[in-house]
Amino acid sequence: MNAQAARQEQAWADRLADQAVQALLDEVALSPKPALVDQRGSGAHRDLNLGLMQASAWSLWPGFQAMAQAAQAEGQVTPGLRECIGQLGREAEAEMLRVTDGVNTHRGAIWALGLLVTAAAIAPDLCEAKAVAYRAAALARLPDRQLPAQSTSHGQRVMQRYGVRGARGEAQAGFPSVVLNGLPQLRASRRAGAIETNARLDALLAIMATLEDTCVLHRAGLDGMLCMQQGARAVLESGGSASLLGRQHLRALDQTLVALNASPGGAADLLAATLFLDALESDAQRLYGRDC
Ligand SMILES: CC(C)(COP(=O)(O)OP(=O)(O)OC[C@H]1O[C@@H](n2cnc3c(N)ncnc32)[C@H](O[C@H]2O[C@H](COP(=O)(O)OP(=O)(O)OP(=O)(O)O)[C@@H](O)[C@H]2O)[C@@H]1O)[C@@H](O)C(=O)NCCC(=O)NCCS
Ligand SMILES: Nc1ncnc2[nH]cnc12
Repeated sequence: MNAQAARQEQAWADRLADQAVQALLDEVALSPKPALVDQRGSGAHRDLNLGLMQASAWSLWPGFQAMAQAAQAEGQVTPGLRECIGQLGREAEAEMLRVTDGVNTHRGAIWALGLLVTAAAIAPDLCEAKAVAYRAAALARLPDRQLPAQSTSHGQRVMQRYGVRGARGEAQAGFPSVVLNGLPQLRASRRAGAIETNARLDALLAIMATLEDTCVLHRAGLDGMLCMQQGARAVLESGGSASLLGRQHLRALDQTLVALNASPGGAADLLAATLFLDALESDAQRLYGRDC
């Protein structure tokens, strides 16, 4: 590889890490989100706040950059790459826990964005959202033989109990909540004239309307999850977060979910994934001058 191509690769890896961190910062700053940490406060959480979430997001930059570089070195989806980013993902999690003093801020986000950053780095000229999600799914389906024996996670416990597919299944299926719900809603709300804040809130609600969020199931059971899904649907069906009636429904949903301790942390991660893929497509249009 010549020096200019090497510089371009380096810049692309840095850019992907920038975009992943930016998506996390944009997600947490977005307000008012139901029962989640935002600029108003901690939602249903006692151990999370805006500053902690931001510090956590910044701490993940080197991990995302390293995943992008590993993908560039490998150049395709392989078992070796899967195991390499598994190790980098675990190191990123350890760094997150160091920075937050042991609080789980972004476990699901490291997983989702880690896979998407890796998938985007493999083929910078093929970064239409569906293509990136497809490559990420192929990676997520590969076994990780280096995975250390771990104690059972909250996600695994509720997956067994309720028969849902959780964060792993969402990725292995190609992020349907992002590609079929979050992104189309983000763009439909923009086209309908919503300001960016409302378009992003609507995208979050579209994800919440169908997601089997293991975070909510763990904290508030099946009733909590159904409440989240129905409440999110009610906001969208009454005109979305930009309408007066939609805002009333959103306020009610926030109060209900906080009372149930039902924080949709998985949906928040998938909103960040939606914002990442949206920015990636815009970047590619600018760099390669074509529609993705
Ligand atoms: C595949 C892993 C994500 C592990 O998954 P698993 O389900 O086994 O483990 P969990 O610890 O439960 O983490 C899953 C997190 O994913 C988010 N999530 C939930 N539902 C979905 C869904 N349907 N689709 C996508 N994503 C989903 C969610 O993350 C958010 O919630 C976290 C905060 O939760 P909270 O309840 O406040 O905190 P807890 O500490 O869990 O509970 P309390 O003690 O406070 O009550 C926050 O992290 C958000 O991000 C779920 O929590 C993956 O971690 C893995 O296997 N990694 C290995 C490394 C690897 O291979 N990496 C590859 C490339 S990076
Ligand atoms: N804004 C947020 N609030 C609570 N948990 C989250 N996990 C990811 N983003 C979150």
